Amino acid sequence: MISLNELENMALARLPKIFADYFIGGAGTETTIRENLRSFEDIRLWPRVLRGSFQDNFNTQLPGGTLEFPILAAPTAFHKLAHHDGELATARAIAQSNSLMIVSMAANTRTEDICKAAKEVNPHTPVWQQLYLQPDRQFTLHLVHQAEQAGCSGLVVTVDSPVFGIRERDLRNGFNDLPKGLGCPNMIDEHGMTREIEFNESLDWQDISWLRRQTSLPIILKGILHPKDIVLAIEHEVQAVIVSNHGGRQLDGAPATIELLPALADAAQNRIPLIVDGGIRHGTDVLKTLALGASAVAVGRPVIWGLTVNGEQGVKDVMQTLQQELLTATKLCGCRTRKDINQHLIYSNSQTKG
Ligand SMILES: Cc1cc2nc3c(=O)[nH]c(=O)nc-3n(C[C@H](O)[C@H](O)[C@H](O)COP(=O)(O)O)c2cc1C
Ligand SMILES: CCCCC(=O)C(=O)O
Repeated sequence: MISLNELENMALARLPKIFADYFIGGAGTETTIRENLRSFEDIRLWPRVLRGSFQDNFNTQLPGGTLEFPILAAPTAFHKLAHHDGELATARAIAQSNSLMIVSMAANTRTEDICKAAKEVNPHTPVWQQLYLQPDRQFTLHLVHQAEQAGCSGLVVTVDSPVFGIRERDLRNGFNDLPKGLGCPNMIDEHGMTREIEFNESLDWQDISWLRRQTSLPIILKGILHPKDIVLAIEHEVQAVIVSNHGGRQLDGAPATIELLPALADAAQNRIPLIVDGGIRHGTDVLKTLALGASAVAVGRPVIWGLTVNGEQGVKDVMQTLQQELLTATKLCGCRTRKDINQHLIYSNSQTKG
């Protein structure tokens, strides 16, 4: 595999159109998807030379775990649509990459089994559970306990989805059911009844305070885009935030996450780690994101492409490619330590001196 973009083309050629469209698509006219990609292309890295070798490493401390590189797997639904090994293959690959997998609430595999597969490969690999807080608090609590018992070390609460985004491709294709035999086995309640995922438009910050009282696991809010919401997240004692527009799948017209990052980092003042997702496709994208103040990045679709093309090995290739590209970009920029990865790496044409 040469690049993640090449892999995307291979995966799209292989998948039935209805699934390809679900994975690659977004809301509305997909403006935000294009923005996520274009904004990275619009940022320039400004290298220094003759500074000796990079003598540092990329070990990254996040709530509930340490990663070898600041690149983790964003939660994505329905991995068995991509490959029959589904989430188990993803989990093994992410564990071997010394990375972190966020399990989607809409996984086709039980979180308990995903954690077991990951920890068999690498006992230290952290796994986080993604949740949409359900209108039924008893059931939400059941999901939290399920994640705790499975061995998850973080709860990722997705807050950008009071309602489901309008995905025109899925409407056109009539994609509203999983194929026979596939389901969401985490969505079984304490009475053994299968539940549907509900989107809850009445959620507010008090629900986060409620959740905070129910668990000692770190809480990570996913889908924050406004500096004022960063401040509120910190006030509500969350341990990290994922800056995300849901890969352009929820509010079409939302800005690219990388464009918002400087203002968000300014609001956070290093009090909590910021993880950024949306359009990360190259090591240079990771480096730009770190330089602009993120602690780590998450990747969504590329993991699906790796899984589609080559199962566990394909996901490993995706992670390894990004990790190696990040190292290459870092060295080409003349960075000696991680401290050298800061806003001075970013060139803007209004600058005349570094
Ligand atoms: C097919 C697909 C399924 C997703 N499922 C979820 C999900 O279940 N929960 C969630 O919080 N985000 C979900 N997301 C959003 C991702 O976590 C992430 O924010 C986004 O994919 C990042 O953008 P990227 O795909 O450009 O890397 C999904 C994204 C995709 C592409
Ligand atoms: C009901 C599954 C939701 C998955 C999701 O968040 C997405 O497709 O973006």
